[in-house]
Amino acid sequence: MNSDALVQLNNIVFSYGKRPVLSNVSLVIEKGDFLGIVGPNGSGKSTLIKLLLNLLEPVEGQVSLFGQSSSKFNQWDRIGYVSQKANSFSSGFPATVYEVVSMGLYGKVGLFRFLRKRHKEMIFRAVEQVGMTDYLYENIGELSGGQQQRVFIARALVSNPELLILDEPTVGVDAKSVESFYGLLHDLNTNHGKTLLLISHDIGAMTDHVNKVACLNKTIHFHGYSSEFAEKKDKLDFYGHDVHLLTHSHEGVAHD
Ligand SMILES: Nc1ncnc2c1ncn2[C@@H]1O[C@H](COP(=O)(O)OP(=O)(O)OP(=O)(O)O)[C@@H](O)[C@H]1O
Repeated sequence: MNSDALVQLNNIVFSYGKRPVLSNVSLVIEKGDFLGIVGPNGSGKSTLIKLLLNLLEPVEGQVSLFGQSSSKFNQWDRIGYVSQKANSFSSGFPATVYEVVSMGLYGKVGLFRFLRKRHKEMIFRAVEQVGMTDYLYENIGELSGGQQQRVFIARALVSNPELLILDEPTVGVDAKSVESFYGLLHDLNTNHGKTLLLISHDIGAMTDHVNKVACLNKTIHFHGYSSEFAEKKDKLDFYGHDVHLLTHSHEGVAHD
């Protein structure tokens, strides 16, 4: 067991009925990592997250969270999760940023119970961490997609988790907001000590911003530092198809 591992997957096999989805997936997320998992549509990314959150059980293999088997793990406050469909509020949605972020505490304080001063401070801190303090009492539905995304991150951060999981967080967010969004994640990782796991089907943008990359297509085809990924990405197909050769030996000619 790796003592720095917040998450460890060992030889995971998973199928939906007879449909095999994941085979022999092993993956480690260490404290301080900013890991991106990339894979094409249908490659098993969401399934992997569900296994990690103990919403599904592997057919074979083990998932451990903070050194404990996921089936026994119950400290869910240590993990924050922002789902793919988080930012779909219509402009009429009647909740302020403060209220949406406070929802992240209901597991702790119980729905409709009074928020204590300590809880209010936790909400202010989370909103500040994502740079949305000026919008605290604005209606969530009136914010831009990028701003809404920040609010959902604050909701996931409010219980002060050590690991934050974000599923396709930049879908529907414009290019300028995507850049500042990665700036926010970098800040959370380096200045607030958050370990981050980012899921995306976009192999381009995300791999430039994370520290480590894992390529998933039913199994892991690459798992390493993003610098190593950048070096190799033109030579290898990380989704497990045929490797692109740089030289055609039968012609004796090298191609770039
Ligand atoms: N509940 C389910 N029952 C049966 N098959 C499923 C179920 N959920 C997903 N699948 C199948 O499992 C495979 C992996 O799906 P999954 O949602 O994990 O992929 P993904 O990488 O997250 O895809 P996307 O990028 O499109 O969201 C797909 O072939 C999908 O059709």
